[in-house]
Amino acid sequence: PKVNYVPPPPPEDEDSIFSHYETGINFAKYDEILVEVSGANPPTAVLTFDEAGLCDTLSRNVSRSGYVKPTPVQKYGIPIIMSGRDLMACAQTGSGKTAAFLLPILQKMMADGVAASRFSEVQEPEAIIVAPTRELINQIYLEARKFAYGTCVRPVVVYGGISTGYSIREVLKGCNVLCGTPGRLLDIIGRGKVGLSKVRYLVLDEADRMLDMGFEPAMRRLVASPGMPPKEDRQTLMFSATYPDEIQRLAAEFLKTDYLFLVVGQVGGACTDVEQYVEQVTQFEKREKLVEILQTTGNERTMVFVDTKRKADFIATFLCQEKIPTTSIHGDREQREREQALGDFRTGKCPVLVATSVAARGLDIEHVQHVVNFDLPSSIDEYVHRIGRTGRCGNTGKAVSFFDPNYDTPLARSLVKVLSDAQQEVPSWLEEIAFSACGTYGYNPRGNVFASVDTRKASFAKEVARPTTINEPNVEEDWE
Ligand SMILES: Nc1ncnc2c1ncn2[C@@H]1O[C@H](COP(=O)(O)OP(=O)(O)OP(=O)(O)O)[C@@H](O)[C@H]1O
Repeated sequence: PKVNYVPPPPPEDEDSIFSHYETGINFAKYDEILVEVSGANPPTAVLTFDEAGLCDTLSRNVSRSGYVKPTPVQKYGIPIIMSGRDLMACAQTGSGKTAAFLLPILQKMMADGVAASRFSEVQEPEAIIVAPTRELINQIYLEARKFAYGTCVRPVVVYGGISTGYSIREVLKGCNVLCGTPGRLLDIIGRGKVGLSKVRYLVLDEADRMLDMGFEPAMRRLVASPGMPPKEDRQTLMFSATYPDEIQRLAAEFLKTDYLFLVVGQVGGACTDVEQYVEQVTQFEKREKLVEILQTTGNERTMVFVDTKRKADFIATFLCQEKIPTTSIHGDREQREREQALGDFRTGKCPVLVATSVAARGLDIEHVQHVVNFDLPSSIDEYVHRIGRTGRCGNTGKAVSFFDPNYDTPLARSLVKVLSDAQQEVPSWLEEIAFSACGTYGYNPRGNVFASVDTRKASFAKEVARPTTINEPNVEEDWE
């Protein structure tokens, strides 16, 4: 059906634009994270934002955002992008990737003397940013708007689930940085509203997720769209939390051959700021256990992950009946409802959000202290992303997962590995299950790969050729 939803405009006052949350006690510990850059002649990392060479307006916006010190992905990523190199980056959840690519792109656009974009029937943006989910791209857009505040650069966001006419009108008002989900972006380009010949920067965020969600053809169509400059004439940046073979192939195709490969922390590893607990709970005990947990967490924000859309609604209703204010987000809810749900969760009106994986990646919500995996996901990467909704930006968090041996045994080995790599206690019963499940589906050999897995290093050629667990797209979800 035709979608008429027009989202409310984001607040325009400076306090809202620059509202941010505090970095946590472990922010300083980011400096201890192992960082590796591979590829020829990488530029030197910066230690401070002052060294990053940002113009006054951008520097002011950075400080107004509460950023005092760059995170590792920013220390390395900013000079790489400033120097014009293509980049493939893998960094742990919540470590500040968004600013790592937005700041240097905005700085370069300003240095290139980008002209203020005005109303025109065809817009020609200088930068295109693609992310897999509506909520994530909106978040990136808000960050872009914040950093570009007071400059002539105009970011615009387009995504599925809202009125196409509205998206087009917003684009036509003027657009330097176009942020979008793949389908809506291609739609608007296909209608001739966006010309690509001025594109200098192309960012593919959460590239692994885009593959999982079946967006590979869309990404290919985008880079091959009429007018899109060839890779030699644009700067392409890819971000991915994991680095399976398919992403390496895409990186080889979309990026210049001398691209730099940046790894921050362990690829696919969980953030050590999240305390992880796994409890053995059967299907029938789960609801009772959940209520028990939520009664102890009080008003603290908690995300509860379940495996189906129906279950998300069911559990949310059940919790409301138990007098625990709860909302839900999943692919069957209308965009209006999804935005309302996130709003209610953000403000604390509903401190519990029941979600399917649609909310797992990239969402950056302040004060999420707990994640409960009511149902464990089938892939370990999904697990790492889900628990990464807490423990962000040096804050600590807690994740509790209900493990039902009848369903979750295939995940046991990779779960043990993720727990021990993040120095978490591994329950002995889980170790036993993992041990006896040896060799079954779900053991993720990629879990052994640490940091430097650059395909271009000959010594790693064999490593890369090993089979990896590919996440099945969740066919139940309608993403775009
Ligand atoms: N240098 C910094 N100082 C203080 N806060 C920062 C800094 N860099 C980023 N942040 C804040 O940290 C939070 C997480 O950043 P961001 O969303 O970019 O993480 P991410 O790496 O994209 O995470 P994910 O992989 O989960 O999407 C944001 O609220 C962001 O504003």
